[in-house]
Amino acid sequence: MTAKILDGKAVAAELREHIAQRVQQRLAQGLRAPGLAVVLVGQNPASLVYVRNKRKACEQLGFVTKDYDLPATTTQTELLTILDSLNADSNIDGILVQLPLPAHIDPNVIIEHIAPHKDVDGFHPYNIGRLALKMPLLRPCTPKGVMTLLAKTGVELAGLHAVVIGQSNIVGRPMALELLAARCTVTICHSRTRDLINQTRQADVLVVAVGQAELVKGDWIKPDAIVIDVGMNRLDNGKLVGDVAFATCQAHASWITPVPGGVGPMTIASLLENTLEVAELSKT
Ligand SMILES: NC(=O)C1=CN([C@@H]2O[C@H](COP(=O)(O)OP(=O)(O)OC[C@H]3O[C@@H](n4cnc5c(N)ncnc54)[C@H](OP(=O)(O)O)[C@@H]3O)[C@@H](O)[C@H]2O)C=CC1
Ligand SMILES: Nc1nc(=O)c2c([nH]1)NC[C@@H]1CN(c3ccc(C(=O)N[C@@H](CCC(=O)O)C(=O)O)cc3)C=[N+]21
Ligand SMILES: [Mg+2]
Repeated sequence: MTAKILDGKAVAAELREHIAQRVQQRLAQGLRAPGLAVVLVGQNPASLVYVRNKRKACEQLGFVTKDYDLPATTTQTELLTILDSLNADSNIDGILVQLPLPAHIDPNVIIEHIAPHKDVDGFHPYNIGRLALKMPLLRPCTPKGVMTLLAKTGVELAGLHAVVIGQSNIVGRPMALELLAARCTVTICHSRTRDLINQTRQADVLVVAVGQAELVKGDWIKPDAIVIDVGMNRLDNGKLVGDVAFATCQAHASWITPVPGGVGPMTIASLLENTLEVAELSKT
């Protein structure tokens, strides 16, 4: 068995094409382009890649973007003031504050200060709560992108055993909530999980979001499982690898996502989709 590739790059390109058409329809109707504000504080290298890819995609689709590149010394109060003005700006549909933030800024305070209806990351407790209650509004982009990829397999998810490794607020937890909403039986694993291999070997769907290069090996995989690799790890030689040892896992799985070109491009496509959805709710 050699797993088929779940080509996030291709699926994301399809999604972007569809979004671009909806933007053009808006413009033809005299409506404004969707507006996304991206706030970057300091110079986290992983964030720089993400911000660069986002800005490129926004330009390509005709979104209006407002970029803040703030120094690492920016205070929490200054950031809150910027959010006040973006919350009130009727040309801005979506607000994204890049994480991680410098240590002197409390990310929970910042996230809670974003108007929930502009929270296109889906990180505000209101949006996470809506997802937990099976009435999602703005859904976190990475898990949403993973669900779009899973739909592309054509495999019925209801009843499958899904195992998520990682319980972060931005990936693991909302991922588990999405899979539960799709009526999977869900197991969440983390750094204190005992006998991790015994868990992964029972996974029909395995989602790995840990941040450890090639942690998951071929013999961890249940035959014919769907394997989703969220991890992005930069090796010393400059190569980008996931949390899954791709070649050996591909030999056991039915579907697998590559890194790069898997989940990453889907995260960005989901962000654009969320921003467009907010714009489509407004009357201007
Ligand atoms: N492709 C994309 O769009 C995105 C990719 N990423 C990537 O995904 C990865 C995870 O990101 P994020 O969720 O923010 O990371 P965090 O560091 O916030 O969370 C990592 C999680 O993995 C768990 N963990 C760590 N080591 C192990 C281990 N050896 N065994 C089992 N569990 C372990 C931690 O457990 P505990 O809770 O016990 O500490 C924690 O729950 C990173 O590589 C990141 O770069 C992130 C966002 C988007
Ligand atoms: N508020 C906030 N929201 C986020 O969603 C968020 C964040 N902060 N901080 C950082 C992480 C990381 N993340 C990535 C998403 C896509 C790629 C991406 O485009 N990856 C491509 C290219 C990678 C490359 O070429 O280096 C790929 O995997 O193929 C990368 C990283 C979003 N995050
Ligand atoms: Mg990827």
